[in-house]
Amino acid sequence: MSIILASASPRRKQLLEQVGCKFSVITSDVNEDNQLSMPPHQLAVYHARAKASAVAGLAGRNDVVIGADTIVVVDGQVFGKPNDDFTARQMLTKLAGRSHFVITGLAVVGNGRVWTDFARTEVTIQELTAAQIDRYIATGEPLDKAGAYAIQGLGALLVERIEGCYTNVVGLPLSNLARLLTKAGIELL
Ligand SMILES: Cc1cn([C@H]2C[C@H](O)[C@@H](COP(=O)(O)OP(=O)(O)OP(=O)(O)O)O2)c(=O)[nH]c1=O
Repeated sequence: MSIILASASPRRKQLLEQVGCKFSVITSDVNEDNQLSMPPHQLAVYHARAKASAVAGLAGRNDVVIGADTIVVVDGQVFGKPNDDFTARQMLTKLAGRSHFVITGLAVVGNGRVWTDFARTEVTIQELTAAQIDRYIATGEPLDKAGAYAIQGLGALLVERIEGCYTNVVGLPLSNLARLLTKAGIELL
């Protein structure tokens, strides 16, 4: 039985390596549609499940596949990855000086079964000037990150406080994942 991470995210790969997990990576080409009308946590789980299932279709029957999807939720609005600097500016302007939720949906597929879960962390971003937002965008860091910031990078300068799981914000809530993997017969600890 081998573990496959169905993700192109270098952050997810790093987090899974951090806990000593041996795995390979196969990326899916699932398109995320954050406009689908369902509650945000269901949306994240839906996309996580789609990513894991797509890769499970290519994997061996004994393999266990992990999929994840991270979104930012503010005032009921869902932010995925910004497509361009303009959208990144809109997102960061909305997030500045207040708190929002980061939700990661998780899916583990193995032996023809699927286990899902999600984690939710409240993140407070400090007040930001337009110039600070522009300088942050100019670093290029926001573009491939949900909500246009990376808590593990320069974006740490923006974050005032968090309540909840840190690794969830980075893209893979490790304690939730460990619980799902246990159900699939894999112990990380
Ligand atoms: C909020 C936040 C998000 N992110 C990242 C994690 C995810 O890589 C990304 C959200 O996009 P996702 O669509 O969840 O993932 P992805 O497209 O990077 O990879 P894949 O679909 O192949 O699994 O945002 C951070 O790295 N730091 C942060 O602080």
